[in-house]
Amino acid sequence: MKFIGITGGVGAGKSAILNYLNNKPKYRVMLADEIAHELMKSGTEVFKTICNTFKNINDSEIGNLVDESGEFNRKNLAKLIFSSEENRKKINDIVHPAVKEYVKEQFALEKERGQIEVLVLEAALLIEENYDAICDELWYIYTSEDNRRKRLKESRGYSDEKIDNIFSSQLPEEEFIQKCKVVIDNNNSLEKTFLQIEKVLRGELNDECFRR
Ligand SMILES: CC(C)(COP(=O)(O)OP(=O)(O)OC[C@H]1O[C@@H](n2cnc3c(N)ncnc32)[C@H](O)[C@@H]1O)[C@@H](O)C(=O)NCCC(=O)NCCS
Ligand SMILES: Nc1ncnc2c1ncn2[C@@H]1O[C@H](COP(=O)(O)OP(=O)(O)OP(=O)(O)O)[C@@H](O)[C@H]1O
Repeated sequence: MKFIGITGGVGAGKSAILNYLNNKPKYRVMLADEIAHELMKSGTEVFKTICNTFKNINDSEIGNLVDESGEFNRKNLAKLIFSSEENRKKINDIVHPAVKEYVKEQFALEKERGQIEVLVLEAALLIEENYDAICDELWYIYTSEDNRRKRLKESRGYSDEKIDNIFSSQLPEEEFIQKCKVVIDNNNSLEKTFLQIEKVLRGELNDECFRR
């Protein structure tokens, strides 16, 4: 079983690409963000530790971290995570060891079952969390900042301020390119991107999709 880790900046088109891979027989796609959200649900250890860590937060700009339903308020959590490196680090240090443990468990399970040929993990923090130690290959989905900004404004209505905050919370393009063996260019049509992916899966890396 091959284990591929996929990463890229916000709005790079990772979801579309993971959907494509998920439709392939004997592929399983795991999303670190989805796993994180499961582990952050009300009442879990991770939930309690985050609430405890930020119980004294008194910032009228952020608002309540937990809403009436008892779950984290996504909008306010986003403000907390993207507006301060210190807070982001505190949350990541609580959430991501738990995410990694779950991923490792699933990896071991799939290996033992032997029914999957390719296991894929998508994670924004793939490099920061050293997933290179367990993945066979890291892929970077490359889309320029200008294209990502345009797509995020059109599809999600994000403001320039929100986009700037998220961009500055993520690694620079050069570091992604340096750390990932495969670079998939998603600046053009998705059809072109899927063709690159097929080439990569056949082992035909070339200049179009491999920039090192
Ligand atoms: C911060 C939250 C509330 C923002 O939600 P929102 O809907 O506004 O944005 P979205 O989920 O699309 O995230 C925007 C971008 O930021 C990235 N991102 C999310 N969390 C983090 C983080 N802790 N550090 C760096 N980048 C992050 C996402 O991958 C995406 O590229 C949400 O992403 C969240 O709950 N994050 C914590 C869980 C987590 O760490 N997920 C990333 C797993 S690798
Ligand atoms: N090649 C493409 N051409 C045009 N639009 C695209 C292309 N790829 C993705 N998009 C669009 O760009 C937007 C952002 O893509 P997507 O949500 O897949 O990004 P993401 O990398 O998963 O973002 P996040 O980091 O927030 O998880 C979506 O509206 C998607 O439909």
